[in-house]
Amino acid sequence: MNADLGSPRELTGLQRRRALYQPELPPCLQGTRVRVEFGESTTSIDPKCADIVAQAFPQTFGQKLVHFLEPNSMASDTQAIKEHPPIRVGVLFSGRQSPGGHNVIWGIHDAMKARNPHNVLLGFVGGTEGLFAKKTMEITNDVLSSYKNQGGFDLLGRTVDQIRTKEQVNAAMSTCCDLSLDGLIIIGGVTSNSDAAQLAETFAKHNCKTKVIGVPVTLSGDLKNQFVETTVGFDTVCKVNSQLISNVCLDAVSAGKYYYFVRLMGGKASHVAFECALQSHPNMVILGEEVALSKLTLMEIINKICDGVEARAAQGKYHGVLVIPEGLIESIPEMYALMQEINNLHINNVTEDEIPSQLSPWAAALFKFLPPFIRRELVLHQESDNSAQLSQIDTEQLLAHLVEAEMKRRTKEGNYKGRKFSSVCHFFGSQARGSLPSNFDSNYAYVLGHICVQIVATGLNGYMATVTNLKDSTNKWRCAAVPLTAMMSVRRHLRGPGAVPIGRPVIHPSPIDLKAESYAVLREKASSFLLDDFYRTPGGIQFEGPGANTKPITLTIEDQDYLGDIEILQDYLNKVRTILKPGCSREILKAAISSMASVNDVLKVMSAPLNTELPLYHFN
Ligand SMILES: O=P(O)(O)OC[C@H]1O[C@](O)(CO)[C@@H](O)[C@@H]1O
Repeated sequence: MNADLGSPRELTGLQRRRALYQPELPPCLQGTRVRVEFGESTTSIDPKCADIVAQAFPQTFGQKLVHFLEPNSMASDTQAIKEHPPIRVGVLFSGRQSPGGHNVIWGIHDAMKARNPHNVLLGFVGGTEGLFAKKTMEITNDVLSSYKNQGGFDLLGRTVDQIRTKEQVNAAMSTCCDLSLDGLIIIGGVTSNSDAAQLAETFAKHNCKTKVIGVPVTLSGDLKNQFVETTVGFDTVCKVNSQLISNVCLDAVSAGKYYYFVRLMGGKASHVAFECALQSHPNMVILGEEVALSKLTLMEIINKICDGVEARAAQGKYHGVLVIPEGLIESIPEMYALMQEINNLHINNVTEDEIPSQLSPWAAALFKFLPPFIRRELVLHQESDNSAQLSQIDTEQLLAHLVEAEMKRRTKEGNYKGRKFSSVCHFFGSQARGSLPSNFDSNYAYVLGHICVQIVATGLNGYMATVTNLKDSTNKWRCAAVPLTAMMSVRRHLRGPGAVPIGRPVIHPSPIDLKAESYAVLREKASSFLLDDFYRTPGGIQFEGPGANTKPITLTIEDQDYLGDIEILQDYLNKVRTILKPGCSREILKAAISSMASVNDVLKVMSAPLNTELPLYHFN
């Protein structure tokens, strides 16, 4: 564990200014009292799994939805404090770093102190390991001062996102009992929240008074379902990555000689790559969910990319930007089967060195076909949920390598007559993960922290803090608590009536909804993205001014502004193209030049944050 965790740090001017930003609270959380309304009893997100989840979680299954509303009448603060006996709460970072995590802790702290100044908030230093070893730090306003609205998880740090084995669960329970905690708040994604559900069930079974609460914090944005609209950190990470991608796009078009292959961190699902493609308009984006649905093989993907390269070369373009999610590799059917074999060998304690010799003949043949660097990465030890370490597999390099080979083949056979294909590869992961959180993530995290305290105070166990209506302004946000078991399901082996459930109930990462309007937008524009260099420059995160309060595009896409943007720009490009034909007359050129007067406006549109007012412009 790092000895520097939690120490005050020297802040830059921008950080100091950010530390002064006071996140907004919806009206129901602004006073010291909240009206608690119990809703309907819940079941499982997948009704076919309800019995299995109920059997696995007899104590916590079927609990009611809970809404937090504005009180009907206001009580004075002194009255409120009398009503609220002091409580003790523990909090830890369990999942991977995600921008905004510190604000969850700040929100918990402020809500606790507002209810009763004698409340105590303990942070577990070093995440799960700190929890097992009872290593705590009291969270005070002083401790928090240099971490408010700041990136990283370095106030407390984290270790492995796992509280699952009997020893781990028992260690967590004895810590909570010894510290006499009323609540334990676990910050993380699908894995951490699944573990939180198991812990809540065990605590209830053993009459441990500590209530366990989960908070949806993960950059991947894959903890998404009918109750959870997005996760803390997703907005920031997409904004930072979109800026990086758009920088790469402008660099590519300036020199006109490289294809950039960009892989984005984001786990098994492709939410980050999808959102970033909508924000920055790279030439190509390949989502894992599309590949899995159409069962595209590795070589089919390579051919698709090469066809794109050829089509661009026919227009004299020898540069381009391709964006892929880190989970793409697992979505390719033959790679998935190979990775499953490797996973099973890991589960059976076969060492990394021995794995290649124990593969089935077909898997061994595929493994041998792959370049040595990918072979090494594929056999690396597993994640805490027994899956492959996606961040360590350089899929972008594999694609670039195979595309180069295929372009050489096409050249040799005389099918491709353009210039030599050259690539540059990037993996954007921690570059974005460590960013200062956007206003949206700062607010969202702080509000979730407040909701956690309401959950503990209401005596609810095995719940997740949630906020809905996020695409509206903060004063319209709806605050709730949802039983973790309501989000759990069991994977089924086959589709259809013969489907057999496999594995234990957990909260699964949600894939991209390929029927959603936002996906239709992306596909509709795909050929224009491919050929027109229709790059969009969102710029860096804006903390102040009109661009500061933009929401993730996928949350706001229904507003139509985005579709409007794209159509206006395409219309503009078409008009300029029709006017500026080679050999056109002086009059036509003059007309084109005067219509170019609106170029600045167009550029403004292209770099305007979405959902801010767009300038009006006209064509002559
Ligand atoms: O940097 P680390 O700890 O290897 O974590 C990487 C993984 O964490 C996540 O960000 C969250 O699950 C994944 O997207 C990624 O593969």
